[in-house]
Amino acid sequence: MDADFWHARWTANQIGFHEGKPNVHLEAHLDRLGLAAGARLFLPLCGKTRDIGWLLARGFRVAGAELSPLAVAQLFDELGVAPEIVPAGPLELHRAPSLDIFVGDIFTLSADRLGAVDAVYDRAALVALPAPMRRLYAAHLAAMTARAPQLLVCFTYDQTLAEGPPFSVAAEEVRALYGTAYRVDRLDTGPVPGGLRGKVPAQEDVWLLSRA
Ligand SMILES: C[S@@+](CC[C@H](N)C(=O)[O-])C[C@H]1O[C@@H](n2cnc3c(N)ncnc32)[C@H](O)[C@@H]1O
Repeated sequence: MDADFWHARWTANQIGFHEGKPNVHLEAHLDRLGLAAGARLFLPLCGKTRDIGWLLARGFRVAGAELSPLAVAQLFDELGVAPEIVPAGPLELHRAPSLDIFVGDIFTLSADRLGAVDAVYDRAALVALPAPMRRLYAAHLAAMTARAPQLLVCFTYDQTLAEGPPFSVAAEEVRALYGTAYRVDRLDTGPVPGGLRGKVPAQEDVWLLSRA
């Protein structure tokens, strides 16, 4: 998936991945990250997820990375906040109190620019990328966040029945991508109600990655 693919999706408002409410797995498992009040979470490939508002309302600080300026404009609109926009190397930083969204390609975001984070929450980010990019992404994410603990939500399904994104990322792949840098524990697994895109049987797995 290249940048044009995602820009076209946002321009055409083809954003079936966007949930109109906070993610149920985030609500159920956030406490497993063991975060202190005011902790800073990083949401890679964040879109305009409602999870950001939900985390801010709970007193957390949030950083995100998102390719689409349209998505980020909608995010701030829906939060009812006007961002300050400043250059950040190859990216732009759109910021507001407790919120930093880096607009541009996550692969050009460095640890220095991101700043320290206490945890990562990946919903529909790893699974948005094709296999060769997933390897680069997982290594970049671990390095950029100094292996901060991570809550990761993945889909698994028969990849011959549908094309990604979202791609199927099975347990073996999660362990191969993250098993040397983290302790990897599956917290939850269950069927996607109605299947993927309402037709392909699929399962959702929730993973906790902790510093090994
Ligand atoms: C499947 S969506 C998930 C969005 C969000 N995590 C959610 O749960 O609604 C993937 C998002 O990643 C963004 N994206 C794709 N490639 C990216 C990249 N290289 N850097 C930053 N964002 C990217 C897309 O624009 C899209 O908004």
